[in-house]
Amino acid sequence: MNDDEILSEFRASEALLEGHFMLSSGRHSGHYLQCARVLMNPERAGRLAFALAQKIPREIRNEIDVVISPAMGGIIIGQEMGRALGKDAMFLERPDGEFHLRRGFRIDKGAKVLMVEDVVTTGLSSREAIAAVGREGGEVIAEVALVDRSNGAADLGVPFFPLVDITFPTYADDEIPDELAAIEVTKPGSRKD
Ligand SMILES: O=P(O)(O)OC[C@H]1O[C@H](OP(=O)(O)OP(=O)(O)O)[C@H](O)[C@@H]1O
Ligand SMILES: O=C(O)c1cc(=O)[nH]c(=O)[nH]1
Ligand SMILES: [Mg+2]
Repeated sequence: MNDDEILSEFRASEALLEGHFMLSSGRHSGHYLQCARVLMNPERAGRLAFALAQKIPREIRNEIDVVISPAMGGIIIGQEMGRALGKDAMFLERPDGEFHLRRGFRIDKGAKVLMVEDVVTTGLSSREAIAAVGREGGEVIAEVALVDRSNGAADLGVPFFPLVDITFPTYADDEIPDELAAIEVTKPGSRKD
């Protein structure tokens, strides 16, 4: 799939939102990619996961033991990546602020993990999820995401293969342009702090 075909999947699913959003990192943006809308169609979700699997170099793909993703946004694309790669897929949750495996999920010591995200903006959530896998005894060998919003700048500490780069401006609290400040802010994600 080329970038235009991927972007048309986002447009077709009305996943490109405009307004005033507070992102997971606390930064503000006039744009939000609501990946849940892209993934609500199982056929489309499977197609995108298959395309994402092709982005992973073969030598890394062959090493993957298991797929892990951070809830909530990572769950559906993580499951579809598991299907595309023929591996089990688990997810991390943070009901108390720090990511953990719950629900009986566990990984073998030294297991090689593919981290799967829906969106990477600052990379903070990815780095937290990668650290959590280390605490659980695994080793993240690479990450994939549907969208890289960081303009290639996010440093995850592991090789990162996004399906598509879609970079929109983001702003700290004290940098919000007047036209954005005039719009009521919404926080679509589930991070609590
Ligand atoms: O790279 P970052 O700056 O960390 O931003 C990206 C993260 O933000 C969103 O999750 P969010 O915390 O909003 O929760 P959700 O997955 O439950 O929607 C998204 O699913 C990524 O996990
Ligand atoms: O940075 C985020 O929190 C974020 C941005 C975005 O466009 N979509 C999303 O799900 N999260
Ligand atoms: Mg998330």
